[in-house]
Amino acid sequence: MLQRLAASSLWRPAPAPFAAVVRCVSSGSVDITAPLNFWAGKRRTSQEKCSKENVYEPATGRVLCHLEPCGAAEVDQAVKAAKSAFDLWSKLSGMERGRIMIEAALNIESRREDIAEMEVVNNGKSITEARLDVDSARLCIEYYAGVASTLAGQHVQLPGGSFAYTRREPLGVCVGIGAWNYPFQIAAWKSAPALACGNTMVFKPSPVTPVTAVMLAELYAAAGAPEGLFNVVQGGQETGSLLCHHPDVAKVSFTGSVPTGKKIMEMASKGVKPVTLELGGKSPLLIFEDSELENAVRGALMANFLSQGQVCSNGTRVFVQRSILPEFVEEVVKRTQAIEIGDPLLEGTRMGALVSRPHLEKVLSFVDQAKKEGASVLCGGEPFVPSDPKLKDGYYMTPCVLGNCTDDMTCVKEEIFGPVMSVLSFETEEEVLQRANDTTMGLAAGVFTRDVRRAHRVVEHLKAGSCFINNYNITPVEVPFGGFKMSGIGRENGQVTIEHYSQLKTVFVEMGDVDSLF
Ligand SMILES: NC(=O)c1ccc[n+]([C@@H]2O[C@H](COP(=O)([O-])OP(=O)(O)OC[C@H]3O[C@@H](n4cnc5c(N)ncnc54)[C@H](O)[C@@H]3O)[C@@H](O)[C@H]2O)c1
Ligand SMILES: C[N+](C)(C)CCCC=O
Repeated sequence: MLQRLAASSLWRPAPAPFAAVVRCVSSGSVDITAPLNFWAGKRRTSQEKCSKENVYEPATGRVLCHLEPCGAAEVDQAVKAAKSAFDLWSKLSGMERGRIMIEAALNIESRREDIAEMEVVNNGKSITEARLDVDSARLCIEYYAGVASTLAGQHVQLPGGSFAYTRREPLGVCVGIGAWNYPFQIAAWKSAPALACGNTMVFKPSPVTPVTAVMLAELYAAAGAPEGLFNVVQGGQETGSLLCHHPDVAKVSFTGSVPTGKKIMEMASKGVKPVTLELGGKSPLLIFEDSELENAVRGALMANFLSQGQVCSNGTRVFVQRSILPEFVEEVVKRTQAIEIGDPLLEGTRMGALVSRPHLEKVLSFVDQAKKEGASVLCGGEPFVPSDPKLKDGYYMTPCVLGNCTDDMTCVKEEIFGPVMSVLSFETEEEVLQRANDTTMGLAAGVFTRDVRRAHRVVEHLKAGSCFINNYNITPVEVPFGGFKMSGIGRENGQVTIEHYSQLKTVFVEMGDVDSLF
């Protein structure tokens, strides 16, 4: 198969990964000078005359690198590269595509630490979490490498020996647009199913976290992918909008906020392009009095404080049955106060820096608003300055638990996207279900109970795309993930995602004569 690739003008020997990244990995000492765009097999500098934007290191507030947003000409070059690679890639068998994807997964495994460190430096999350994100990206590529060879149609018998069959065919050039909270993982979760189905991709990371998607591009290239298979263009909404409107783009897969998701859908509608939308949430976590308290407390922490609380699926509305509220709150507060905040590259750190200064300020203002509306701050919710002087300008805050919350408060209604847990109490199952579902979003939901009947009855009534029983925020890549209501359209991960990255062709085969009415 590699011989077939080599015979094509698309194939070139893979570039050495990360050649121009100069780093010495400790917070405050990394400078990224390599170009961050990548198309047709190489890193590219933007030729656009527009001003460069600063990209910051959240742990220190230092400038890490400069973003060069791509304009129309560059977006066009990236799409052309992807279109040209499509001619080759879509003709390979699933086994052949899968082999290259497995190689890419192995490359990720061997560069796990480098990628995780760059994710930390650009995003601010702890190294412990960043490693798990890299693992999830690798597993996703491995999973879809296996799925690639299973893509198949159906054979349908028709009268007189005639028959029909279906073929699952790729869509063409797919666009991926990512959020800043899981930069590398989002790029993998989008590209893996797209590539497995025979599509190619142009990916635009968030301008806040441009660093690691281009590493993924290099790792695919190093695995023997044809030039143009996975491309990265940098930029913000203008670049994203150019991608959505591009006539050679067949599909847009977006992860981000609800307001941007609506715009993406509107832009895609102009070209009648299918969309996958992974949007925001305000998910409920229901803790019944018969829960195993230790697990319920762990679940609530996992539902709120991963990635500094910047997780779409977070269960930020924690409904606790009144009879166990005091003991639950006492334990949650004690463990929240014990979370080690600080340098995200240190092994002991469990909470790093929020992604940007404006975002930190926004999250802190939600805490202020909650106080004004009558919530009580049970712990945290303050800016935090680590003792290490090099971290003094980083974007840290203490994780916060809000008590005395009511359903009408802003902190309970709006997505905060930071380490802020709102605790509410309830009396009955019927009441909590009504309150849990009283939101325009429906990404995730969780329930803790020892009663197996109640657990399944409750999830049947929860209006959310991903429901957890006695756990929270686990996302194995074999399992579909996505939202109900305004939290999105389509799914990522699992078998079903194949349907979102392919189209079905039906072929009718006549074995007799044409039975004409004319
Ligand atoms: N459901 C999920 O899987 C999931 C996962 C992660 C994050 N999110 C959501 O993402 C949000 C946080 O991320 P964010 O602040 O980066 O979101 P955002 O909507 O501001 O930006 C997301 C991406 O869209 C791009 N963009 C912005 N305007 C655009 C436009 N007009 N046209 C094309 N592209 C445009 C941005 O540059 C960025 O790459 C939260 O609401 C969170 O819940 C959802
Ligand atoms: C934190 N998880 C479980 C990896 C979910 C990531 C997807 C959303 O931000």
